[in-house]
Amino acid sequence: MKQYLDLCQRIVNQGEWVNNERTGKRCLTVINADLTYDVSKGEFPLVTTRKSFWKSAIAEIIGYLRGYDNAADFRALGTKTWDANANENQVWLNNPHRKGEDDMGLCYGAIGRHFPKPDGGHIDLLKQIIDDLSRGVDNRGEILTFYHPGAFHMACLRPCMYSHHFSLLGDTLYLNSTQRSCDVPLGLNFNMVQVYVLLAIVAQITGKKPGQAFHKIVNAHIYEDQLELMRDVQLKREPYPLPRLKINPDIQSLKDIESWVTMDDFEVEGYQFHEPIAYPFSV
Ligand SMILES: Nc1nc(=O)c2c([nH]1)NC[C@@H]1CN(c3ccc(C(=O)N[C@@H](CCC(=O)O)C(=O)O)cc3)CN21
Ligand SMILES: O=c1ccn([C@H]2C[C@H](O)[C@@H](COP(=O)(O)O)O2)c(=O)[nH]1
Repeated sequence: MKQYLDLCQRIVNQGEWVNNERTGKRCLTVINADLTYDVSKGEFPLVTTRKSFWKSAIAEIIGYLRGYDNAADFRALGTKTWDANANENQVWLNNPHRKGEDDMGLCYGAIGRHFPKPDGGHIDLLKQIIDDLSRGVDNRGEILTFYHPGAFHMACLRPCMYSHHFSLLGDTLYLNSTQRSCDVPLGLNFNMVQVYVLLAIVAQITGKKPGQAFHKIVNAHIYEDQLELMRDVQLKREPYPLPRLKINPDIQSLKDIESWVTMDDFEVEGYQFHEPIAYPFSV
């Protein structure tokens, strides 16, 4: 939590204003931030200085692991966070590749679970990684990437957290996640939870011990219409102690994640938080 608040404060103190063409807004921006979550110690990085909708964040990452490409599937799992990008951005609505209501196109899991091969066919990157790690193999390239520049014109948004690299040291699993662009008030609140859950759940289904997750952010920003709430409300609050996350131990395979897992398989214990803050969202 301190890492999160320090980054918010750093943007407020040292950020530079950058015009963003896609959203038509200015963003107060810093370059490069490195956050670490110690999953071995159960340091669940949930924001406490406002109410965080953590089930929504977990639903997003589970949807990516399932290869979802449709906001309706995300809603059924428990999050509405893709509705606006799928249905309210005029550039995407005009895109001939959009397959109708709720379609997100080729992004995130739609790429990671079916990565197109130049010589034809697809690779299921996630399945390969899970198979390797389960056998105790780390080939130094266990990378789940959602990044495919050749598919950007067929997607509603380019992936923000675009790469998750798993590593084994003995029977301890590590994760390095990289994010190219980060909406710190809204997105990061979710992304921290997602990086933690990704390491915890992949360790659980591959029979490894979770170690640390390292989260690298390149462009970290606060949109101009979010700044006042961050500076004058959220940053004035005292954080509470971190809560703990419990994941149903019956989740034992990628098939389980794909078939029966719901948000009821995740529980947060001891979550104390301040009042919600409704930050503006930029589509
Ligand atoms: N501008 C922008 N910021 C993002 O963080 C973001 C995007 N776009 N587009 C793609 C996804 C969608 N994400 C989102 C979308 C909405 C919320 C949001 O509205 N959060 C509210 C309420 C969440 C709820 O009720 O479930 C929040 O207070 O956290 C968060 C992340 C993260 N990503
Ligand atoms: O997981 C996510 C997804 C998206 N974001 C934010 C970061 C940016 O503010 C926008 C994406 O806009 P681009 O113009 O494509 O950079 O969404 C996030 O923080 N986390």
